[in-house]
Amino acid sequence: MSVTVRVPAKVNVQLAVGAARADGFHDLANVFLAVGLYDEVTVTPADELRVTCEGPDAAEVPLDRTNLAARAALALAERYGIDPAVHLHIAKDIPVAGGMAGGSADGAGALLACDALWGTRASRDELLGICAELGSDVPFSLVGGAALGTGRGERLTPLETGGTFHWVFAMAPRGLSTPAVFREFDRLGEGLDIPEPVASRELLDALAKGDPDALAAAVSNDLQPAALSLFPELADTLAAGRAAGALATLVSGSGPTTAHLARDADAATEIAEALAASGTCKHVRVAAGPAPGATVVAPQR
Ligand SMILES: C[C@](O)(CO)[C@H](O)COP(=O)(O)OP(=O)(O)OC[C@H]1O[C@@H](n2ccc(N)nc2=O)[C@H](O)[C@@H]1O
Ligand SMILES: Nc1ncnc2c1ncn2[C@@H]1O[C@H](COP(=O)(O)OP(=O)(O)OP(=O)(O)O)[C@@H](O)[C@H]1O
Repeated sequence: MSVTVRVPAKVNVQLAVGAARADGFHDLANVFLAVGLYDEVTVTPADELRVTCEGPDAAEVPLDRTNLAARAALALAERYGIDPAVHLHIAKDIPVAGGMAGGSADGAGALLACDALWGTRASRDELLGICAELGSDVPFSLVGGAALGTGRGERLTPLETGGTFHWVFAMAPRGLSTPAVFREFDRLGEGLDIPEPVASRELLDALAKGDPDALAAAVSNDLQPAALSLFPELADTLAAGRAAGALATLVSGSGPTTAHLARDADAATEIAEALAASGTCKHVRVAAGPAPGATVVAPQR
C-alpha cells in the first residue's frame, strides 16, 4: 500500500511585512495564491524512515530528518504513537529555495499522505496545527486556493477568486535563504518606522473579480528590496518581464524566483519565450492559479 499526494507551489500576490517580533519572526499580511506547479510526495511502509527525491533540483534537497517531509511524518507519528517507518519519495518540480514554498509543500504532502496511510484520521484543525509547527508557509500548502495569512503567515482566512490568473515564473541560477532575506529586510529598515502589515482592499477585490489588470495594479512585496539587495541581477529579470509585456512583475516571496503576471494563457506563453531568450534566468515555467491544495492522487494497494 502506498499513498501519493500532490501539492502546489505558491506566489505571494501581497507580502506586507511588519517589524521583527521578540521571537524573531515578523507579523505579515500575506496574500497567498496557489499555482499549478506541483511536488508529489509518495509514502510507502518501510523498515525505517527514509527520504528520496527526484527532479531537476533533487541534489539540493536534504534527505535526512531535517527534510520537511520527514519532520511532518515524525510529528504525526509522535502524536499518535505510531512507528514512523516509511519511505517518503518526493517527485520535486517546485524550485528549491526559490520562494515558492517547495519544502513547505513537501511537509504538507507528507502529513496528508501519512494520515491516509496510517488511518490516523486527524481533523483538519489538527493537521493545520501540525503544519503551523513545521513552518509559516506549510498551512497554506495544505489548503491551497487563495488565502490571507496573518500572524507569521500561518493563520489563514480563505479568499474568494473570480477567475484564473496566468503567471510566468523565472527561476534563478542560485537560491536565497528565507531567514537571510528577512534579516536583510530588518537591516534596510533600521531606524525607520515600520507600519503594521495590512491586506490591500484593492488587491482582495481584484482577486475576487478575477481581474488581472486590477491585480497587476495592486500586487506588492515588502521583501523585494531585500531580495534585490542580496541578488541585484534579479532586477534584470524583472525588467525583461516588463519588456515582454507582463502586466506586473515581482519577486515571489523571499525570492529569488520572479513572478510575471500575464493577461491570458497566450500572453503567458509569449512572455515565457521572451524571458527564456533574455538570458536573465535559469529556466522559465508557466502556471495558473488558484490551484487546489494538497490532494491525495493515488492510494495504491
Ligand atoms: C517568505 C514567505 O515564504 C512568504 O510566504 C514566508 O514568510 C516564509 O515562510 P517559511 O519558509 O515557512 O518560514 P519558516 O520556516 O516559518 O521560518 C524561516 C525563517 O524565516 C523568517 N520568518 C519567517 C516567517 C515570518 N513571518 N517571519 C520571519 O521572520 C524567520 O527568520 C524564520 O526563522
Ligand atoms: N522537502 C524539502 N524540499 C526542499 N527543501 C527542503 C525540504 N526540506 C527541507 N528543505 C530545506 O529548506 C530550504 C528552503 O527550501 P524551500 O524550497 O522550501 O525554499 P523556499 O521555497 O524559498 O521556501 P519559502 O517560499 O517557504 O520561504 C532548502 O535549502 C533545504 O535546505
